[in-house]
Amino acid sequence: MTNPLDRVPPHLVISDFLPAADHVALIDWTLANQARFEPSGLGRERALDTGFRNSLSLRGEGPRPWVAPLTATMMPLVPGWCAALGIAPFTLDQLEFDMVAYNDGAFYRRHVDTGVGGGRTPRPGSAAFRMITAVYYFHREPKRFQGGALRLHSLAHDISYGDVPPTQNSLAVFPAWARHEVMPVACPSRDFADSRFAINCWVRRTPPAAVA
Ligand SMILES: O=C(O)CCC(=O)C(=O)O
Ligand SMILES: [Fe+2]
Repeated sequence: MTNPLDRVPPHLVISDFLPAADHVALIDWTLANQARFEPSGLGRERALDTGFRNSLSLRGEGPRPWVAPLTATMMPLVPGWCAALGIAPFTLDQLEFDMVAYNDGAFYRRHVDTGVGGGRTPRPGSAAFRMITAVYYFHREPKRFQGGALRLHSLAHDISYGDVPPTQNSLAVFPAWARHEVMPVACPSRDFADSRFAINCWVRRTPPAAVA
């Protein structure tokens, strides 16, 4: 397949991403913070459209003690990710995180992670400056959900796709412009603790100087 638009977007999968102790601590922390999860919503306004995105996200101003260690782990890896994904180097801004739980029937339809603003100049911190999406997968053992693959689609509609399973303690990395979706999850117990958990991490660039 020679047309770049027809190809599955470039992506990486890193197995056993966190040391076992950190991974277990993260699961424990997440289950202890169940009350802070709310319907995920879409975009800056977090508009609810449960026919498009149907999951729960960690919200509120409470502490997220995993942000600093994850940032420290990921930042040094970004240049290598750029090289592997064919992304030209850029000036790093902060990393942005979202913790998400997918329980029975949850999914996220096809989308890109770079907002497509309606002609307005994006504000610093906007999704428009997301370059790379990294998704960390974790769940309680034994695993009590099925499905939930990350499906990466070719830019050309319905030509090709590749599935990445949400494997325990793995990280999927892809360009934020790549179209992707989360396939439906089945979680018969409906217990929050049995959810497919993910931490989305977006690597943003600092806004480039305005083009005259
Ligand atoms: O959980 C995943 O595999 C991807 C989630 C996603 O696409 C998103 O939250 O933007
Ligand atoms: Fe996404």
